Amino acid sequence: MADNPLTSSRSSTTSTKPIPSIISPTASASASASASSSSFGTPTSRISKKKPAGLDISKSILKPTRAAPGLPSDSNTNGVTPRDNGGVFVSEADRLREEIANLQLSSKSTSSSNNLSLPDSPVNSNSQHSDSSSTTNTTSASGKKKSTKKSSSKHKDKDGEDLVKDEDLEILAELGAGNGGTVTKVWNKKRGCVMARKLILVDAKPSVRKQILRELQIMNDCNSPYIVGYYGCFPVDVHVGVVIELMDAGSLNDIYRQNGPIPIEVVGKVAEAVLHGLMYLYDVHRIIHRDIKPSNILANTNGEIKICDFGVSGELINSIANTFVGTSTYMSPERIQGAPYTIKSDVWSLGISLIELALGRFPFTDSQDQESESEDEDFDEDPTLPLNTQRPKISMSASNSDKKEKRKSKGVSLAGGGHTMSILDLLQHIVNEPAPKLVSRKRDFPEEAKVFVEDCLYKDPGQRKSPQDLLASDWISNSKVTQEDLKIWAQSTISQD
Ligand SMILES: Nc1ncnc2c1ncn2[C@@H]1O[C@H](COP(=O)(O)OP(=O)(O)OP(=O)(O)O)[C@@H](O)[C@H]1O
Repeated sequence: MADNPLTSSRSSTTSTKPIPSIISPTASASASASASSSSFGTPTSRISKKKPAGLDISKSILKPTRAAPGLPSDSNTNGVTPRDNGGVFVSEADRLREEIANLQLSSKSTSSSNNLSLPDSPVNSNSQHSDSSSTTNTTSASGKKKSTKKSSSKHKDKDGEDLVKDEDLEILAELGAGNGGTVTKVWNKKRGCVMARKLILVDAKPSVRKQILRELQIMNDCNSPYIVGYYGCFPVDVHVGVVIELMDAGSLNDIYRQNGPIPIEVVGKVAEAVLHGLMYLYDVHRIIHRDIKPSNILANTNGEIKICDFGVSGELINSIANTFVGTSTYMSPERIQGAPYTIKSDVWSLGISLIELALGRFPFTDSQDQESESEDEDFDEDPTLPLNTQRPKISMSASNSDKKEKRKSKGVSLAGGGHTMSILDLLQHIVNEPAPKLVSRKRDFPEEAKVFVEDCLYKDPGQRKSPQDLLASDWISNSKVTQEDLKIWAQSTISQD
């Protein structure tokens, strides 16, 4: 009987390599042992999406409790822990407030960036396609946008007032939840526009706090039409409230789960935007994203596609075991094995994400877990799986809303139904088996797209293409998709019900 490549830990043609020194035995053991359904708050807006239990492994396995790792156990009921500061007791909240105040001061003094304009509408004027922001952009040889310096802080308006203050924000709806915290859509009463606010629980460990603050600083300094705009941050108890540009079409993860596979021409534009974003982060800030995945690629109804979460959650990846588990599914083979991380690892994650968007399912899906969804014609089986593991075709009609519900439950299932793939199986699979390809039983993809994805997914990072080379590829340079096309597509993804 043929091995199911998803559950087999070795193939007949490849040798099993040792798996990661970076997985702590505790994390992996708990990962296998405590898999359970995820639970998020019920969405309250059109772009609030519940993630399925399966795909986002971290949610189902090791959802963090309110107590942050490293928080001393003597935290009082407010989550405020008194600390001895040379004889004076300082609460965690006060310490955080002070650190954020310092951060904002330094952002004012370095003012490296550019002014990030407040949106007149939900769409940030710092556009991918029309440089109407107050920033002067120039294009470098690599195609990235560089900005000239502006004298004022982008956290302040022309009267020197903070652009965002907690008290000015009115919560409208929950947009989603991740490992780091929850994201809500907010109305800025003072500025008269909508924004997104992410609440991040701050770790009490000084090293992690320092890292978070450093990354907030980087977010502050970023100015690229391919990076979600940042408006400011403030302390909220032991959280940091980070206010960012609202991307009103939501994440690409949300979009495909609600609407089915993303048209391959649009996927090409996604690839282009992500590559520009990665190059900007690397060329200008010397940082690597480290967490490229569909939920970190956002779209707006102006047809813009931007990346987010390169900072805070990225830095936490290696310091929090549960976050590591959640992110690991997009990890490159070399990273899983603990080898040095380069921008080519982000390219791998992009390749996996592109297949996911084009097929409407995570490439490493165990399709045996999806029999209940077999009537859904839009989604793809994994053609690399043996036929007897494919879910049976059952002809039955389902209403659109039924279909949408079913789509939400797609993904790698680590628990339930007797057909499970542990995180270790998945990591073994990524390391030992051939990389997935952009192939489908149901649709033909252009050869250029297939080659592009293959170039992203060479298991040897030396062979894998760089972002520059990928941007010069035929698939990207021959694209006929216009800004207007992307706008129409993005608007069509927002359900009218
Ligand atoms: N700027 C934004 N505009 C609109 N929706 C957003 C924005 N930022 C985040 N979201 C939504 O909130 C969800 C949660 O985001 P968050 O960054 O906290 O976690 P995540 O990326 O989904 O998961 P993880 O914590 O594993 O990285 C996203 O999946 C997306 O649906």
